[in-house]
Amino acid sequence: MPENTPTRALRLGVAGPVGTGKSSLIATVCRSLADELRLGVITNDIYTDEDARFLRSAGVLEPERIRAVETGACPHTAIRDDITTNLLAAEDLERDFAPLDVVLIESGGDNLTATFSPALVDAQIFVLDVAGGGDVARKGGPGIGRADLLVVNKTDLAPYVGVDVPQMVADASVARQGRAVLALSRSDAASVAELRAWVLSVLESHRRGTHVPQDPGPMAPHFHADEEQPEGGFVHTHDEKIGDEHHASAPHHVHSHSDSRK
Ligand SMILES: Nc1nc2c(ncn2[C@@H]2O[C@H](COP(=O)(O)OP(=O)(O)OP(=O)(O)O)[C@@H](O)[C@H]2O)c(=O)[nH]1
Repeated sequence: MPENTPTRALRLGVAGPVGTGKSSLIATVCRSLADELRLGVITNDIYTDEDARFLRSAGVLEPERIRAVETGACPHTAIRDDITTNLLAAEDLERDFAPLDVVLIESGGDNLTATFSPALVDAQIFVLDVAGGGDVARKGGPGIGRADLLVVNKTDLAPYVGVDVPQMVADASVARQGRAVLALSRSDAASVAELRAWVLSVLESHRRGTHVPQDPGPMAPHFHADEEQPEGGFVHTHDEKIGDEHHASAPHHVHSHSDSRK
């Protein structure tokens, strides 16, 4: 490769349950790095572009650098099983604003099991918050166990919800067999500085060519609310093999995995 040829931007996924603070974390990363890095953001929402609008209104980046993907019924499908729309959005963003350093991709608010495909992102952050309860970190699952970074977010709320943050971080570290865990609050400058340093260190290894994208693994079986189902929803699993066939033959928003609907 000729000298000074820019490498592709680092693609960094941010996943986690609804409302744990994914958009806010992305806004925090943008605020702390926008002066020194060229950034872009892609959001995934089921039927709206609400997260993209929130980030544009936060004024952390030029609005054109924030793009929305509408995923249809199952947000995790667009970040794991058929990533075409997200890949195209990332490539468009990188072409339109070349060269970019980092593209942050936010998953749709989802349950505990959603993870990004390593074909879409180079590294991923999984976000929990203290308001979800101190024992969530112990429950494990692919994102909690094997994302590149687990964030225990909104630590400023811990005294109000009776959560022992050091204990929650210790439990998470055990569940993650020592992988990185960060206790974060957007109002705690020291924790924001740690998040910023983590992003910079991953970017540095990406640029050196030493960063290896990890696959946290397929989603565990999980429940989907569906008011047309007799029990108010259904449990389904993502069979990787079926997922591959689906990838080859169907648009990204059609869901065709094995599930327990009768
Ligand atoms: N106290 C406190 N509140 C926070 C923090 N970060 C985010 N929030 C609040 O938590 C709520 C949810 O934050 P979002 O960033 O929208 O969460 P999200 O995970 O992107 O939500 P979805 O996209 O709906 O899944 C908002 O009211 C935020 O203001 C934090 O560090 N401390």
